[in-house]
Amino acid sequence: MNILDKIIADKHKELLLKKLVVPVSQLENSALFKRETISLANALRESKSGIIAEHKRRSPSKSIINQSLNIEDVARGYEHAGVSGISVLTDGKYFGGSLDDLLYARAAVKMPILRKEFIIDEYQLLEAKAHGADVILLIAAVLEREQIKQLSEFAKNLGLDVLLEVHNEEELKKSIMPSLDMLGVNNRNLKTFEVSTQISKDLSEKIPDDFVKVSESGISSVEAIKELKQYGYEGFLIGENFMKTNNPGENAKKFIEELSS
Ligand SMILES: O=C(O)c1ccccc1NCC(=O)[C@H](O)[C@H](O)COP(=O)(O)O
Repeated sequence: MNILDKIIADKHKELLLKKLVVPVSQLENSALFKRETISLANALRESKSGIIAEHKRRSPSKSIINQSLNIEDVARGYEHAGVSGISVLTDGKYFGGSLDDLLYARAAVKMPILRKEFIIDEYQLLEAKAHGADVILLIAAVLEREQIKQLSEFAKNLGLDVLLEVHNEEELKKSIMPSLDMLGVNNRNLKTFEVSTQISKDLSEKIPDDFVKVSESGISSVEAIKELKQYGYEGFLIGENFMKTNNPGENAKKFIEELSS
């Protein structure tokens, strides 16, 4: 079983328990559930940096990245740096994240927040809304077209933006539909962990112009972003490169200054 299959098998088990402990009515009655969301797609279209900076403690490919920071400080640092949005990993077992991380990040900043999770069920979209997210991620590698349609339409009805992630042409072809806002190309093959921005370049012209193009993972240089911009990318998801330092916000600030110089 590859890592992605393991993560999804665990999500199914986790969801069974969660649904018993926190009923849908509790999520729908939370104060944040009524909050008006902020569009990441709009922020990316308007923004100069286009950086979506991620809070990432550890990962299956890199093990521990940074476990010693306070998420509110990280989120505020990113906002101060001029990022266009913040990504918060909420998976506990593989990434060391939680829904509380989402709440703390929401309390700290006013900008769009992506719930970075392995979404397979509408319940997780209700959780995202109830914990202050503005955007959700759907991963084409683990969803059928019908599931992508059902989940993305459900998310749109909740006022959430949808970022659909692909890693090859087949996933892209099966996924294109009007209920998506952003199409993300993951430069990391989630089955082998190989990373190359070449896949973003190769798929760029196959992504219809109606979607904001996002290049995800393995980005560590300003030059890589300048190059990807030539291929029409407006969003750049960066985790490890910022999180491996003691001050991710300061690091993101220098990165963005260099990008705009
Ligand atoms: O990062 C991993 O090792 C990983 C493994 C399996 C599934 C997902 C994984 N990462 C999630 C992400 O998509 C990244 O955290 C995100 O794109 C940022 O990537 P990076 O800038 O390379 O930290």
